[in-house]
Amino acid sequence: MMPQTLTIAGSDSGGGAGIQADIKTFQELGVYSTSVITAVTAQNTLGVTGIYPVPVYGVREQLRAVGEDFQIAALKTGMLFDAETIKETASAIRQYGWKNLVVDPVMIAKGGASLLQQEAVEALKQHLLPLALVVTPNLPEAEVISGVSISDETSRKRAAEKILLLGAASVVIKGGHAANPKIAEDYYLTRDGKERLFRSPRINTSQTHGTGCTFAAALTAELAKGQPVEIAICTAKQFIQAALSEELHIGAGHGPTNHAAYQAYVRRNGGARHVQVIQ
Ligand SMILES: Nc1ncnc2c1ncn2[C@@H]1O[C@H](COP(=O)(O)OP(=O)(O)O)[C@@H](O)[C@H]1O
Ligand SMILES: Cc1ncc(COP(=O)(O)O)c(N)n1
Repeated sequence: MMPQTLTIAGSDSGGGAGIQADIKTFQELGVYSTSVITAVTAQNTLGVTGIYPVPVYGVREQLRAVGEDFQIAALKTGMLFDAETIKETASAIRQYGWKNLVVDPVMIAKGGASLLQQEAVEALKQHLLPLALVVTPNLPEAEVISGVSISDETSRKRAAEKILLLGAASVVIKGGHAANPKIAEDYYLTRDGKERLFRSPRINTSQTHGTGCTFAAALTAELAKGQPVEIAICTAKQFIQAALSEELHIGAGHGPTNHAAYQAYVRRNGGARHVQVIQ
């Protein structure tokens, strides 16, 4: 049977991030996708112009509908917007015993709009991170969650350690926002001290809308298929590398990544490359 997944996130009317990026990625990687929408955004490649949160009872009812009928093999959270939604989400994850949780702690859209209320960061740390198999902050999000300012490898490791102290089993600090002009490097650390670096050539592109959502969705899809976390991260990195490499040039701003590029690359080349794993 096809593995079933769940994304709990916001809708992006522009189709490049949020729920839409997740479902496209799940489909490409051959898993069935259910979704719980936490907020509707009016958004395109130029920015976010409106946020309309779904009332908490609407989120609860969606979670119940999914929980009562589907066998969720892995799930991810994206834009959760407020503390109430975070608590409701955490409570459903415990109630239905959902495992293989990827928490993408979405805070700020690339255009600068806030997708998580400031007072909700505490709720994220207290209620959701302890349930996570993998948490996938970008550099600014890792700084907010850990309280550590990241300037080098040592401070990045310290930030990762602080995040793990909140209860997540492992963390990937994504390096898309780093200054390195040649390499995009993601740092992985587990609670039992295993470290890995996932490196790929940095692609010089402005078509980066939804990179974080797409990476976390690919990771979730591979976990749903039963892949070990490290292998799932490697595939997710290959997926986003392909999605950034073959630009779509849609919209006038930060365009969406190409969710179909990974499978096209695999079909052409018999496998994906371009990601170096350093132990
Ligand atoms: N220009 C780029 N070239 C190659 N990989 C990138 C680039 N920008 C981001 N990535 C990769 O995309 C994923 C998402 O990273 P990042 O952009 O930091 O997250 P977010 O979208 O949450 O801010 C990571 O695996 C990162 O290494
Ligand atoms: C609904 C929604 N969720 C998440 C993001 C973040 O996008 P990115 O992956 O580029 O950080 C977004 N812009 N909109």
